[in-house]
Amino acid sequence: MTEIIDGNAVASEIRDGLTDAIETLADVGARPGLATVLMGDDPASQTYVNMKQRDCEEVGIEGHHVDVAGDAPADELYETIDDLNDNPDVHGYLVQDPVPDHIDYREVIRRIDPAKDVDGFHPENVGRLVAGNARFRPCTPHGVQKILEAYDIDTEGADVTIVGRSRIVGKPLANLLIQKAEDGNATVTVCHSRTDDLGEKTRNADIVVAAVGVPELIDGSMIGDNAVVIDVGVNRVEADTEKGYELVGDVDFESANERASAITPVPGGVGPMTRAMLLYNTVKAASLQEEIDVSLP
Ligand SMILES: Nc1nc2c(c(=O)[nH]1)N[C@@H](CN(C=O)c1ccc(C(=O)N[C@@H](CCC(=O)O)C(=O)O)cc1)CN2
Repeated sequence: MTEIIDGNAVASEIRDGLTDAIETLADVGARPGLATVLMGDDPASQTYVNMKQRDCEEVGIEGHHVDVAGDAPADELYETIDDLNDNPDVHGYLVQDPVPDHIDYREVIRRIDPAKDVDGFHPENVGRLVAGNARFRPCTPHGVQKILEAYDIDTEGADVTIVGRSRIVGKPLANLLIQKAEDGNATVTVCHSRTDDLGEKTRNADIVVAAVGVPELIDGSMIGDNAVVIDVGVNRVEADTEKGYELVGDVDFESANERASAITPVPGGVGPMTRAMLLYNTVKAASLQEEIDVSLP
């Protein structure tokens, strides 16, 4: 029987596990603060920032939010970033991706104070991660690692195929999984749009991570018997529903489910973990800035 991985349950355990750290910080009068910045009105991004703000409220993190008009000049966004860098109540913040076309997201990231970069996207934090000394692991890759850990899925010596080479998921996850750490030691293949015979690479993997943003690209014929399937994709596909769309992953769940030993659903798989690990990074940022040791889940 295929195990359906419950990302909501693992995320809830992470949130519960942050309570002690948040109380330890409160004892010295420090309340972790997270700011979200949304430029433009992308509907999916609006949903994600709203969810992030709700998560903050639930665990006792102070949420701040800044909306920047989609047609505002880059300087307006940079001013917001400068303000957040200077705001002592904000221990961490993020600029929701994607940004409008006239904005260079790399330049935006470079302006974020690396100590407040709870997405882990700043070049300094990327360098630390690659060097095996991460300050903030990016939220989705860290969430994937926590899911594997929660379900006792050992990466030691495992062949992992990651489909997708994004800055947010594919590259950092590959880096983390090859490291000598407890939740690493895997042999990783990273596939992308120019990969020849993708099915061969995914079929030979013990763990397949789909993070490519193409709805249902990976089907059951591309999954080896008893492989673990981690679906990072959250794609909105037009459908005759109340909202006018439905959420589907990068994996064709029905057919992959027939081959896999364990699989993450969409929704309710990796998505909630991305949000939980953002709270984790925020608490870690607060603990580093306030110089208070806390224990993290
Ligand atoms: N600055 C960032 N931008 C983006 C990131 C990121 O980590 N930092 N990742 C993605 C989007 N993302 C986080 O912001 C994200 C994606 C999905 C979910 C989530 O909870 N999904 C739910 C379904 C939500 C829904 O109803 O639409 C699920 O899968 O169950 C949270 C965060 C790109 N941008």
